[in-house]
Amino acid sequence: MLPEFNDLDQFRAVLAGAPEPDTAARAGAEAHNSALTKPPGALGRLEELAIWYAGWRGEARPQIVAPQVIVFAGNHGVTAQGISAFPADVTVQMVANFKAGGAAINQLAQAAGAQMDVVALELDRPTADFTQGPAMTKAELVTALRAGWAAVDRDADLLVVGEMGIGNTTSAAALCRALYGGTAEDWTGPGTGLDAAGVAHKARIVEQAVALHKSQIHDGLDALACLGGREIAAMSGAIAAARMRRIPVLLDGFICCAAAACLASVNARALDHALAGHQSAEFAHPALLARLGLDPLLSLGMRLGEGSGAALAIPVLRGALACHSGMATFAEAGISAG
Ligand SMILES: Cc1cc2ncn([C@H]3O[C@H](COP(=O)(O)O)[C@@H](O)[C@H]3O)c2cc1C
Ligand SMILES: O=C(O)c1cccnc1
Repeated sequence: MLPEFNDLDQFRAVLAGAPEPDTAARAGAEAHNSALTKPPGALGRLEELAIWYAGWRGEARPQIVAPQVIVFAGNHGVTAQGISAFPADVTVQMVANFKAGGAAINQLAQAAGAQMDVVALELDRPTADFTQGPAMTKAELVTALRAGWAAVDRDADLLVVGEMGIGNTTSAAALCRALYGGTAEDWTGPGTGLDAAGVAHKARIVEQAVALHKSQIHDGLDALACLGGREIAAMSGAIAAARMRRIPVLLDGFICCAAAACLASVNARALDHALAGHQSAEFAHPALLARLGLDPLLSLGMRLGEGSGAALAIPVLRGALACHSGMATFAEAGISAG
């Protein structure tokens, strides 16, 4: 059973009590890895990935058989400020596309053998324009966190969270600016394809919003209420629920990592069960990954979101576990160890 939370302080307490990996399973996986029929270290980072995954699953030789991709969708009042190359209507239209199987993430989830769920969050009720006031009330934020929390399949053995929400790279940039400082320009990029003048305008909006809310923001959850979005908060809730169930997580691009950063600001160890699936081409994603201390598995110039980059990384992790758990040891194969 997952613990419950009804307000932000209870959610903070849940994060503070996040479970740790199973040290015995991890030690068993390390020992098993060193007995496999290959030169030591020859599988490079795959070896470290398999041991990390085994620790979280509490099993020395696990396989990945039930990955889950969840795409959360939300609408953003800040689109009134002209900060996206696309109109806000695209969010609901893309949700229909996800449900019909026509989006990139449908194909990538299927190619990775993952279950895909779509959770649309009150699309007819955009968050408030955060240049004018907080994006969400505390109660609205709790509702969105809980939607993400409840969406994680208890039987999943790997989780990817993705998003759809026109305007959400502005929200993600504002979250980063609020959490990490610097200038708005440091965190603002073209998103769906703004030109240089559009990015400059977007950065001014980010700066204005952060200045408005700064005095109210003491951690990532305050930042989420003031500057976030429902789909971003739901990603935070899902990443946290996965931790409670010891389900490893592959993070996607800039927006997903901004959701993760909000958790890390409450508990620095809150993302120990998460890896960066990829590095997005969105301008500030490398800087955000550096702040989170994450080294992405892939870097393919993607800047889509939807969980697409992380879904592509599922087969990498699955390959690591297939080798780790399926290979013969030197003793089993009768091969001379070095
Ligand atoms: C057709 C279409 C499909 C998408 N799938 C993801 N995004 C991505 O773009 C949006 C963020 O960019 P911005 O902040 O510039 O609006 C998010 O919805 C994100 O998931 C899409 C965007 C479009 C137009
Ligand atoms: O980094 C991402 O995931 C991203 C970048 C641009 C637009 N949508 C998503």
